[in-house]
Amino acid sequence: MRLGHSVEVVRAAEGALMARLPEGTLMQRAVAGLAAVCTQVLDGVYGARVVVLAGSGDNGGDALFAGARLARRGAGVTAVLLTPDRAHAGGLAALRAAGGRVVGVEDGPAVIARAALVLDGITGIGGKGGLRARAVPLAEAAHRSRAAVVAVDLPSGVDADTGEVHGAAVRADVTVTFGTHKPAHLIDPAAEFAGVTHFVDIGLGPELAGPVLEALQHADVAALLPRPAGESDKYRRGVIGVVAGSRRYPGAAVLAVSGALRGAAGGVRYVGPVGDAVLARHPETMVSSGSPHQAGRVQAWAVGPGLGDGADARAAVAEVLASDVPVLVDADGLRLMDPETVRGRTAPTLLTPHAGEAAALLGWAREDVEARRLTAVRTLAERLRVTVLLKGSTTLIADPDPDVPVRANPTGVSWLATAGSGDVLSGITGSLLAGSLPTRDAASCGAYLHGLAARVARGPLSALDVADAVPEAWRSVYV
Ligand SMILES: NC(=O)C1=CN([C@@H]2O[C@H](COP(=O)(O)OP(=O)(O)OC[C@H]3O[C@@H](n4cnc5c(N)ncnc54)[C@H](OP(=O)(O)O)[C@@H]3O)[C@@H](O)[C@H]2O)[C@@H](O)CC1
Ligand SMILES: [K+]
Repeated sequence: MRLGHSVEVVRAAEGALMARLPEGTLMQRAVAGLAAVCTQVLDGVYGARVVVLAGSGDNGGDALFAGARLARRGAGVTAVLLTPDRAHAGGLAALRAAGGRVVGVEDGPAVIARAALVLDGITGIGGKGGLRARAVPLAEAAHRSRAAVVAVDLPSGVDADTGEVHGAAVRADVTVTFGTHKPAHLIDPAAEFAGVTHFVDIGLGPELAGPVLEALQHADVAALLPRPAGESDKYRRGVIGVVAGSRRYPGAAVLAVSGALRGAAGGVRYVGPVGDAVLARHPETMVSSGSPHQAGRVQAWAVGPGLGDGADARAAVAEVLASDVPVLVDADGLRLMDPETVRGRTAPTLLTPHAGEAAALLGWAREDVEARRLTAVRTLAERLRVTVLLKGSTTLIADPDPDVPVRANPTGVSWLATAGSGDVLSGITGSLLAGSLPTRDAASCGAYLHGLAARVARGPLSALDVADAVPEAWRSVYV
């Protein structure tokens, strides 16, 4: 499991550990890891042009010490000091002793243009707000240049605790972070500015209090996914009921069922007006055209994709929400549902909006949801007292209990932004709910497998390709 901790928790852990260690130990551990990554990134250290952007805090100190190490190995290192009178004294002395030179901010863009590597040590976890005006031309020059940009701890300018980006920020190719991940490494838009993240262990682990964020890895998902036992029958494995599609949007029903068949459930019931289309593609589906309560026993419902706006659709959503089994609500279901009914449910409820749907439920603008994903998903989960899976460039899953860490899905790829992909996700996730996974686990495993399936299928893909690749994704997490 990859964990994300808040700045407050990191500071407390750092304080506890530093009290027992000689001064400077933690910084030197961080610097050793940072310099090692820079060496990997550079195509040969000797003679390479390296520029260190150093702010006034310890983040600048890390960058200056790493620059000194590279200078000792023959790199030509130039430090650009943002506040020359407040630069990290030890780091600056080390850099000078190693033969590094120092220039002011005005000369920054010119030296950056000739660099092979730019080390961004403007701000780390102590940064507030976006980049200050003096630093902006340096960030822009680094972005324009052909240099590899390595951010120290965080790309300067991003908000460590939320992954929000207010104003300008450094765009890094690689970010080297220390002690633990912060939310900014795992949540867009900041995660996109961070590029590839390397983690350097500085011994903080045992001192860290609870995380605010979790990102499951293969082993975590493998441990959560159910494996059918010898005596399993379809009801023990769980039957999922899918309420989706309409005469206007029959494809949504086919896609949701195709996902549901690849989840954990032992059987899939489809309830709605386009059973023929579903059967044509998936003859193993149990199909009925009446109302949900007439369909027979299910262990969970997935409701919403392609339902349209009709009175029957609204009634079906209400009926499903009145049941006492877990319910996943997606797409049109999110518009048709009564929020008060949702809030009052005692059985588990999972909502799976994309940013636009979440915005409508919150009364926010869509751009605000995209810019403030963590706050958006938490607010919605708390307001409606349900689990919420917010789809998008980083899919987040929030529990209604604000003390439970939010999950960030690490497997998403941009190819998933394809029509019908969300319908497949509803099917997979609903099927995991029917397979009796706890709501947050079903949501996280569903998003994980869905993202992995898109990676397995590779390249431009249709939503059905994603569904077809789920079994391979499922197999790959077990190895
Ligand atoms: N935690 C750990 O275990 C370890 C932490 N380590 C390292 O320490 C880093 C944290 O260092 P830190 O606390 O000194 O803060 P830091 O990020 O350097 O920034 C603060 C300075 O920036 C300034 N500033 C603020 N906002 C700004 C802006 N928008 N734009 C421009 N400037 C801005 C602000 O100036 P002021 O507001 O005072 O004018 C202040 O002086 C951490 O990220 C990691 O790299 C490792 O060495 C070892 C283990
Ligand atoms: K930085």
